[in-house]
Order: sequence, then C-alpha cells, then structure tokens
Amino acid sequence: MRIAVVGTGYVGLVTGTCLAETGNEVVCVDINEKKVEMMKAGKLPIYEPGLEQLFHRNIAQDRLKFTSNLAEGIQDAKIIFLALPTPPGGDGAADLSYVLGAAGDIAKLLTDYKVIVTKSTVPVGTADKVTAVMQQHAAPGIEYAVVSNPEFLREGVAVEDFMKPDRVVVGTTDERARKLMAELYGPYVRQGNPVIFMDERSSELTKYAANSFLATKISFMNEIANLCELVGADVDMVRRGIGADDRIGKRFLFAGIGYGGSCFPKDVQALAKSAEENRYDFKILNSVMEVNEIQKTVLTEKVKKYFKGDLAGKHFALWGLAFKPETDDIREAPALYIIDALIEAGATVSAFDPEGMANVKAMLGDKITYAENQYDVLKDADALLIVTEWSLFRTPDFDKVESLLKAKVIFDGRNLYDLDKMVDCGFYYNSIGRKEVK
Ligand SMILES: NC(=O)C1=CN([C@@H]2O[C@H](COP(=O)(O)OP(=O)(O)OC[C@H]3O[C@@H](n4cnc5c(N)ncnc54)[C@H](O)[C@@H]3O)[C@@H](O)[C@H]2O)C=CC1
Ligand SMILES: O=C(O)[C@H]1O[C@H](OP(=O)(O)OP(=O)(O)OC[C@H]2O[C@@H](n3ccc(=O)[nH]c3=O)[C@H](O)[C@@H]2O)[C@H](O)[C@@H](O)[C@@H]1O
Repeated sequence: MRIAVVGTGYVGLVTGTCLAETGNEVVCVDINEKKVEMMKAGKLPIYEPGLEQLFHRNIAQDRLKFTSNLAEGIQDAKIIFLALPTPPGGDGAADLSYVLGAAGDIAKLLTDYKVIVTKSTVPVGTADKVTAVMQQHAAPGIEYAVVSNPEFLREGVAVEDFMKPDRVVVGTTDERARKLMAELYGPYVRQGNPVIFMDERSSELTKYAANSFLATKISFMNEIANLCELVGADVDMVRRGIGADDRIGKRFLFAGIGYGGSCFPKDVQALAKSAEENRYDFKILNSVMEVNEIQKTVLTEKVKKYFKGDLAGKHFALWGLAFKPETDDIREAPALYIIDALIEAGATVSAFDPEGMANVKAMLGDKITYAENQYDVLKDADALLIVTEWSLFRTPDFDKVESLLKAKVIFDGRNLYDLDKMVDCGFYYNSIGRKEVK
C-alpha cells in the first residue's frame, strides 16, 4: 500500500520505516529540511536501537523516501499518518496547532479518497476537530476519512514494539477506512494481539488512559519507596512480592527518580486538563503529578543531607542523562532537574551518557562538563550519582570507581546494585526505597 507519514520524529520515522519493512511504499514528510536532507543522505536523525538496519534496507529497496514537500509526499498515498508534535500549551492542554495545521494543508491538496490517520497523542474530540478543518479546506465532493490510531511504542524498543505490538487500537466509524487499516496492520498483529476497532473518542481516550495508568503505577511505587525508607523495608522486595500477583503484574513497578520523557509528563497533564474542561476533578492524576514533582528532587535531597546542606565547591559525576536507557532523548529527563538543583546549590557537574550527551550539550552548553567514558567522568568527584540505568553502569569495576572518586560515595537513583555487594566494597551507598549502606 502507498503510505505517507507526516512528521518524522521518534514516532513518524519508526512508523514509516516499519511500514516499509512489510512491503508498503512509504514517503516520510517533514517540515525540517535539514532533517530531510540528512535522511536522504542515509543518516538517521535519532538514536533508536534496530532502526538503522531497517532504514537502510528499505531505502535501498526504494520503499522508503523522504521529502519536505507535502504535496509530493501525499499525492499517491492511500493512507496519510500524522505523527506530529502535541506539546503542552500554556495551560497544560495538548497544543493541536501542528495536527490541525497539517490537516488543513492536506485537505487543500486532496483529489481522491484518502484516510487521514492521527497517530499523535491527541485529546478526545480531536477527530471531530480534524474533520471540521478538513471540511473547511477540502474541495466540495472530495471524500476522506479521519481515523484515530494512537501509538503505544516505547523509545529504546520502538522497532520491536511497532513490529510486534501488544495491540493496535483503531478508532473509526468509516467502513472503507476500517478495511484499509485492517489490511495495513495484518502483518503486525499476532494471535491474541489484535487490532481493536472502536469509535474515535474511545480510541483517543485509550491512549491517555494507558499512559496515565502507567504513570500512576510509577508514582505509587515511588511513594511505597519513600515509605520503605521510613519503616526500614526494601522496595525491591515489595516490588517482587506484589509483582508475582498476576492482577498487579511485574512490569512498571520500578521506583526511581520520577518518570520523564516526552510523553508521560505531558499526557498525564493533558488528561487532567481535559477532565477539568469537562468539569471532572480527576483526583488521582493530580496526585500522580504532585508525587512525580517531589520524586525528581529525592536524589539531590539525599546528596544535600549527606553533605549537611553545603554543596558549595563540591563536584559531582553523573552516570546517565537520557530520560531512560537506549535513547538519546532528554526531554523531561530527571537528569536535567538534578543538574539544575546541584548547580543552584553551588556545585559543579560532569556527566557521561552513551547517547544523550549531544542533546544535553545543545541545551546546556558548558554549564556542565562532558566525559569520554564512564570512568573519566569520576575524576575528582565528591560523589557519583546514577541517573539513567544504561546496561554498562550495571557491573562497573568498583576498584576503578574507588580509585577515581575523591570519596567512596554513590547515590543511585535506579537501584542498580546489590546492597550486600556495596557493603563488601565499602562504599557509602544511598539508593531509592532501600537501606542506606554506610
Ligand atoms: N516519542 C514517543 O515515544 C511517542 C510519542 N507519541 C506521540 O507522537 C507524537 C509525535 O511525537 P514524537 O515523534 O516524539 O515527536 P518529535 O518531536 O520527535 O517529531 C515530530 C516531527 O514533526 C515534524 N514537524 C513539525 N511540524 C510539521 C509539519 N507541519 N509538517 C511536517 N513535519 C512537521 C518535526 O520537524 C519533527 O521531526 C506526539 O503526539 C507524541 O505524544 C506517541 C507514542 C510514543
Ligand atoms: O506515549 C508515549 O510516548 C510512550 O510513553 C511511554 O514510553 P517512553 O516514554 O518511551 O518510556 P517508558 O519506558 O514508558 O518510561 C517512561 C518513564 O518512566 C520511568 N519508569 C518506567 C518504568 C518503571 O517501572 N519506573 C519508571 O520510573 C522511566 O525511567 C521513564 O522516565 C509508554 O511506555 C509508551 O507505551 C508510550 O507509547
């Protein structure tokens, strides 16, 4: 099938590439000409494991193309995906200007029946708004369908999530569009992992409900962790104890330094706003956000307590900047809050992250220093702070760590190490929701 994907960020580029992988002919359209030139030259603008191989293969086989010209991009497409940003507006509600702007531009170009699919995360009622914009701009008599098809992929495992989704949700009441979407997703859905068809509004809300539920799970576990520290329990034990119950499930129960990324923070806020607009006080969501704000400060509070409130002139090494491992994405990364708090308290910071450093450099410049590897960053630091759980931080050479740090002090926001091991190594080790090792 011929497909156009408008917006080639983390979602659009993965969607376009993975749709090409099953034989579709895909044109990716982006307004950013530099990005388009880069992709035309065979270079990926983002780091996403497994994407590069598929990207090159589909370009070589002429199934994946790039353009900054919308008319050229959509002219032969049967289905047009909108994978555009929906950032928070000033009031926390999702800013729909990218989606509605593109819908209007597309409507003006339509000459035959096409399916316009919103893949961006958008509030309930957006399909109606997209339809209204299209009606305003499309030539009389032109037929089209507006479909909601939220994306559930996670960064870092995006290709795997797209190729083998737990489910695909499609919101449409248009029979022709339903058939096309079923045909398109046929190769991706396995037994038991269906395409779930529903109306547009339920589909739009499903996306926010999923992200908000997961964020709730995380905030809940972070509160359990905080309580564990007060009562002398271990959050990892509690996690294993409750996760063994199928009704709760093992996943997404890891306490840490608050959820970050481009989606959970904005989507929880947008759902709360959407509830408020409908005069519904979504109490749980407000608490989820409040807990997350506090959790982002937990690691630096531990550092301040250890150094008796005086961080002036102290130097800290950070392992990890990206909001999670296996990505270069630093949007709403807890590391950024930690850096700010340390600098504000008069400390200096050096960091190492396998993929996130270029993006942080572009944002913070020389506010912090950047190291070549995980050991160089430790030189002359008063303590190590573990911020992102990249695999290479899981089994470090502790002798080397000891020899480079000024003192044997580790604050771990991701609970990477066994407490007994840290006792054996003789480190001061303070993690989340577990006993302090002195
Ligand atoms: N990042 C993620 O893991 C996930 C994101 N989402 C949702 O998908 C949507 C997109 O997110 P990301 O891919 O992360 O965004 P992104 O910011 O990485 O990419 C958006 C792309 O759209 C381009 N763009 C902006 N205006 C345009 C226009 N008028 N025409 C063509 N291209 C244009 C930008 O240049 C950029 O390349 C958001 O609604 C997000 O909430 C959903 C699931 C997962
Ligand atoms: O809408 C989106 O953009 C996506 O948002 C999340 O994906 P993503 O943000 O890529 O990453 P997650 O793995 O969900 O992690 C989000 C944040 O939660 C934190 N987290 C996750 C899991 C956990 O147990 N504990 C925890 O603190 C992570 O460190 C990270 O900061 C969802 O998992 C995806 O299903 C969704 O498509």
